[in-house]
Amino acid sequence: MSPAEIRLADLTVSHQRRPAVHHLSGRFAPGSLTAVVGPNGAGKSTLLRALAGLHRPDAGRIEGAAGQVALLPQGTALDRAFPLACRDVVLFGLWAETGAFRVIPRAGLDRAEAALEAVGLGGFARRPVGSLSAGQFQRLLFARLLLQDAPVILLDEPFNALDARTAAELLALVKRWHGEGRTVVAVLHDLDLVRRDFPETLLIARDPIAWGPTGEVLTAPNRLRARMMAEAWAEQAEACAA
Ligand SMILES: Nc1ncnc2c1ncn2[C@@H]1O[C@H](COP(=O)(O)OP(=O)(O)OP(=O)(O)O)[C@@H](O)[C@H]1O
Repeated sequence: MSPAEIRLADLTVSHQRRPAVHHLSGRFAPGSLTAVVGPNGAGKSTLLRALAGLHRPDAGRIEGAAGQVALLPQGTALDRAFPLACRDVVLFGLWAETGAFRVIPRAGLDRAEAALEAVGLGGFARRPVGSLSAGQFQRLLFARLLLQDAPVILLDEPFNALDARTAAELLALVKRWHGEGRTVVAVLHDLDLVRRDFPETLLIARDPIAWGPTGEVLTAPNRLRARMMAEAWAEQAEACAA
């Protein structure tokens, strides 16, 4: 896996002209494992969606991400009522390789089965996704990431609503990806987990607060600043003029 670097240059991303990510500059180093933390509404999901190319920046640049990225969206952002079998959802991970509406080669089907096995869903290939528990569904999305095999992996609250065993098993996968040299970025709220397992942290509250080694970022003054900025947000704030 050749390591991928993502660079952000004065990035601003807005919803309806209100900035959600504001003047963010820095880099996710090749092969780094970074937690993105901050209060609710701080712009964390917006940042990940922008990195994945799903949301256009208003200003500034994202460099190095195009064609390199696989995103695990927040569970709540997905419609599970869709009439699909688990294997079909995993096979979406091959889309970039096979193109849309192509016949999936036997090797692809085997990879999908292997990915389901790897996340503890062996035997689930034909199960409708609507019948899965929240934890099983999250495992399924991790299986799709395994198939995508991307140099950069973006995870939006990957361990939410999971029991301890499922969370530990999926965390082990995240560490494996890091060990393989992939660049991994995860939005997280559990700061104990971040301190224990994520060497780098980006703390944002729409504006960047701190970015670097986790111990230097998650200080009491930085966290207080993030909280105060969140409390001071004017929801009606207009477009960024700078
Ligand atoms: N589709 C949208 N339309 C309008 N505003 C949006 C949209 N999505 C997000 N926002 C706003 O952008 C800001 C940042 O939202 P975002 O979801 O990126 O925050 P977050 O840090 O991921 O929050 P949380 O921790 O609650 O998941 C919030 O004020 C939110 O209300």
